[in-house]
Amino acid sequence: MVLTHFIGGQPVAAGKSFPIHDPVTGTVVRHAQEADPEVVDRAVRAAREAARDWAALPVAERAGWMRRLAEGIEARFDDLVAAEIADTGKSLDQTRTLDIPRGIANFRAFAEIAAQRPDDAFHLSGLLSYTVRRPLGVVAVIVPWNLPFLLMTWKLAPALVAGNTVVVKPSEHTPGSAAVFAEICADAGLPAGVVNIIFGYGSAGQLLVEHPGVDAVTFTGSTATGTAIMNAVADRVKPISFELGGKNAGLVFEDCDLERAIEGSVKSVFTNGGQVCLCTERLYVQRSIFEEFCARLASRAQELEPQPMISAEHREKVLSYYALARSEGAKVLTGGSVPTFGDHRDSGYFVEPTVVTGLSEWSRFNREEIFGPVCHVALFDSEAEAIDLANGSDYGLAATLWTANLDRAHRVAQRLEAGLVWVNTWYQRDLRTPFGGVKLSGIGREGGTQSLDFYSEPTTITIRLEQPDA
Ligand SMILES: NC(=O)C1=CN([C@@H]2O[C@H](COP(=O)(O)OP(=O)(O)OC[C@H]3O[C@@H](n4cnc5c(N)ncnc54)[C@H](O)[C@@H]3O)[C@@H](O)[C@H]2O)C=CC1
Ligand SMILES: O=C(O)/C=C/C=C(\O)C(=O)O
Repeated sequence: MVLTHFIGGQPVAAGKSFPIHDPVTGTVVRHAQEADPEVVDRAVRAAREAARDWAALPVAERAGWMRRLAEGIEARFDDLVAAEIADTGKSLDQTRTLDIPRGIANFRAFAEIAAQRPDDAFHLSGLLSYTVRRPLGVVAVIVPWNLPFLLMTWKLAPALVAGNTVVVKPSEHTPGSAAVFAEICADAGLPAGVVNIIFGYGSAGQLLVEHPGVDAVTFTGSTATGTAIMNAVADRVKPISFELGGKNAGLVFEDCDLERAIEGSVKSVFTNGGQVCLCTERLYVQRSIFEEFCARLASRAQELEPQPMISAEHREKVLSYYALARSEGAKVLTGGSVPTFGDHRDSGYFVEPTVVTGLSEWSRFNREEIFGPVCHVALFDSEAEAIDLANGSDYGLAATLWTANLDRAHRVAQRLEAGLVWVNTWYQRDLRTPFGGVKLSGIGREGGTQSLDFYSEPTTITIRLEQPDA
C-alpha cells in the first residue's frame, strides 16, 4: 500500500515512495510518497486558492465544519486507531482512550471557543476602538511522530476555525492517521484546498516552511528542528508557534501521598514509552522518602510492558543514553538494556523501562532530552533546593509536584520556570488553557483563545464618536 498526498480535495500520486516500519516488528507496513518541490508548490497553491472563500465564511459556519469533521472522526474511529497503531506500535488502550478521542475533542473544543469568543471594544475620551481578527492565510503544520493524530488536530482545528487554510506535513514515520483524515475531509465535503496533506521527510517540511506562499508555521518537535525552521523563515519574518522539547522535573515532597506520587510518576515517566514532550525525565525526591521512593518506582518499572520506540534510529538514541548514564557513573536501579520476548517483538524497537540515580546535575544525561522510558532520581533537602534543581535546565516545558501541602503547592508552582505545572496529577488537560513552554521548550502558547490569537492577526479600528450637544 502506498499513501498519496491530498491536495485540492483530491489524492495526488507523485514523488518517490519511502517505507514506513511497524515499530513492534521492524517490518515495513506501508509506503508513502515523498513530496518534491513541485508537490509542495501544488499544495501551497491549492491552499491559497481556497483561502479567500474559507476566510469569508462566518465563524459559525466554520465552527459547523469543525463539528462535522469531529463526526467524521467518530465514524472512522476504528480505522484511525488501526492506522495509528500500525505506525507507532502504541497500545490499543492508549490509542482508543487518548490519541483518537483527543482528535474529536480538539475539533469540538475549538468550534465552541471560536464561536463564543467576544470581540474586544474600548471606549475612551470620545473614541471607540474595536478589534477585528483576520486569518493569517496559509499555515504550514509540521507535526512529529509521538502523538501524530492528537497533535495534528490540535493545530488544525484552531487554524481552520480561525479562517486559515493549511498544508500539513506529518512525520515520515507516521503518515497513516493523516491519510485517513484526508478521506474524512473529502467525505465530509470540506471545500477543496482548505486542508492539504503532503508526506515526506524533514526536507519536504523544509521546502514547505520556506515556500513564499506560506504565511505562518506551527511546529511541534525537537528543539534542533525548531531552530532550523526559525532560520528558514527568518528572512520573511513569518509568525511561528513552537512546542519543542522538554527535560521535565517531578518534585516529590515528603508530605505527599506516596502511593499516588509513585503511580503518578510511573505515568509521567513511562507513558507512550516516554515519547511525550511532557514526560518527566528528572525526579527530585525529599531525603526522608528517597530510598523507599526509588525502590518502589524501580519495582513498578520492572512490572511494565515495554513499549516500542518509534524507529531503529530512535532506539539507538535512547540506548546511547543508557550507555552514557553508565559511563557518567550512574547507578542503574532497573532496566538499561533491550528486553527479549522470544517472539516477533524481538525484531522491533523496544528498550527496557529504566530508572537511574547518582548522576550530577551537570551530566549530559541530566541535561539533554532523551525521549524514552527513562528517568534519573536525585534527592533534595529543602523546598528552595528543589525549586533550584527543577529550574536548573535549559528547557522549561512542564513540571509536576507531589505534595499534600496546599500552600507549598501554590508557592512552588509559581516559582517554577515551566509553561505547565501539574500538582498531584500529570497530563490532565483543559483545552481552553495556554499550552507551551519557556526557554528551549518553545515560543508562544497554543490552547483556547491563545491558539486563535496565534492563527489570526488583529486590526484595531478607532472611530471618533460625535459628542451629544451639551
Ligand atoms: N514534541 C517533542 O518534544 C518531540 C521531540 N522529539 C525529539 O526529537 C528527536 C528527533 O526526532 P525527529 O523525528 O527527528 O523529530 P523532528 O523534530 O526532527 O521531526 C518533527 C517533524 O519535523 C519535520 N522536520 C524535520 N526537519 C525539518 C526541517 N528542517 N524543516 C521542516 N520540517 C522538518 C519532520 O519531518 C517531522 O514531521 C527525538 O529523538 C526526540 O528527542 C521528537 C518528536 C517530538
Ligand atoms: O496537547 C497535548 O495534550 C499534548 C501535547 C504533547 C506534545 O506536544 C508532545 O509530546 O510533543
